[in-house]
Amino acid sequence: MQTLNVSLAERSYPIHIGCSLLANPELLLPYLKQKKAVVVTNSTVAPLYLDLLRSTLEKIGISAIPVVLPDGEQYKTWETLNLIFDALLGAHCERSTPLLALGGGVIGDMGGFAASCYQRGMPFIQVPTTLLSLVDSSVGGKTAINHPLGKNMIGAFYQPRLVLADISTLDTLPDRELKAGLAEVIKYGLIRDLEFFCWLEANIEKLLARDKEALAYAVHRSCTNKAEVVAADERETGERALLNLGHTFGHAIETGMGYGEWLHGEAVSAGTLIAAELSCRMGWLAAGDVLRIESLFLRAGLPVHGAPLGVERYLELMSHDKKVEDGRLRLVLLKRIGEAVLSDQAGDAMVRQSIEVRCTQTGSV
Ligand SMILES: NC(=O)c1ccc[n+]([C@@H]2O[C@H](COP(=O)([O-])OP(=O)(O)OC[C@H]3O[C@@H](n4cnc5c(N)ncnc54)[C@H](O)[C@@H]3O)[C@@H](O)[C@H]2O)c1
Ligand SMILES: O=C(O)C(=O)C[C@@H](O)[C@H](O)[C@H](O)COP(=O)(O)O
Ligand SMILES: [Zn+2]
Repeated sequence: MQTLNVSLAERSYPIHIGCSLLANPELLLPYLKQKKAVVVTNSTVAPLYLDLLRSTLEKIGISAIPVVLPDGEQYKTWETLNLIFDALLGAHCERSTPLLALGGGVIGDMGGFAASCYQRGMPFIQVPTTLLSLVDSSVGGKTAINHPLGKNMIGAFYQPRLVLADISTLDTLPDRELKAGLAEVIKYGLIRDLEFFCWLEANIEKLLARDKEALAYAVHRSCTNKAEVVAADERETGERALLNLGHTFGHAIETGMGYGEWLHGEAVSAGTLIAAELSCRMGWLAAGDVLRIESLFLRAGLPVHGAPLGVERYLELMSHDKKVEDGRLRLVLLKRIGEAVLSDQAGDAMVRQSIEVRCTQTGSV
């Protein structure tokens, strides 16, 4: 097992990365002071890992209160959030009762948001079980639900006390979900870690083949990058916005197509290629590097063309992006592979052209 630290003064916390961590009560013991703990999960993950986590908790004298939600991005809503609050109240949970989120990013984002609100904040632990949640969503404290007009529009920054990143859970993850997680892994290479991007070019097939050593390395390196960015800019007043590479376009695809149609990682993949296209038109990224990026996403089995929503619809959806400031769209673009910038300098025409070029061919998943 390896441990990283997210350094945030009194809100600092460890990320434990390794195999079979869900079976290890010692890792949870320091964070659980009560006789009960809530485990928020979903109907797919519960049959796979709830009993294991429950018996680990029992070994340290803690009884689990399971809250099993319906599975899917389309359930990342107020209604589902209320199911969590109903369960917390029904079980007489207190402000100090810990809440564990066992699942992918949807469960982590909703569980974290519920923990941030219930009695104005209860202790929260992330137990990610998808590649995407291991490398990205479990770290950094962004929690949210979706709105019909935009992704993650209602939420809070709320840091977990612990991230238990058990790589063994990836054994049961469907291939499509594994590939989607790779989009966020590649993102770190693109925005700030050229050496990691090169490593991914050399090792992407190992990751697809679920080589444990390669997966552990990719999770560790991704979390190192994310922890550094979050420690420097917890609330996204600057550098953290770079973690949004491809997301302004990607979120438009997810919302425009209907939540759950495109997986988040798939939409981020296509969105990253639109951002790369635009970065090239800005005179920053070399045309050869756009092809190099496209080639890696293709090898990862990810889409490199967006959904054909039409430029106007993209722009309308993108106007709700959280990086919009004083009505002005700000986009994460690439100066080169390994260096991203947040810019409001892309002209309307170039943005339109980049969407058109990347979203008129058959962008489908
Ligand atoms: N908070 C953040 O910083 C952040 C970062 C990135 C993404 N996100 C959010 O995360 C969500 C995407 O997360 P995701 O890709 O993990 O999707 P997800 O949570 O929907 O999980 C993907 C699917 O895999 C299933 N699953 C989970 N673990 C499994 C396992 N071990 N074995 C078999 N099946 C398993 C789930 O039930 C689901 O069907 C999006 O809502 C996105 O907005 C948040
Ligand atoms: O942690 C961050 O910061 C990120 O931007 C990570 C993204 O991968 C993630 O999808 C995030 O939820 C998007 O943030 P949002 O603020 O655009 O909703
Ligand atoms: Zn993301």
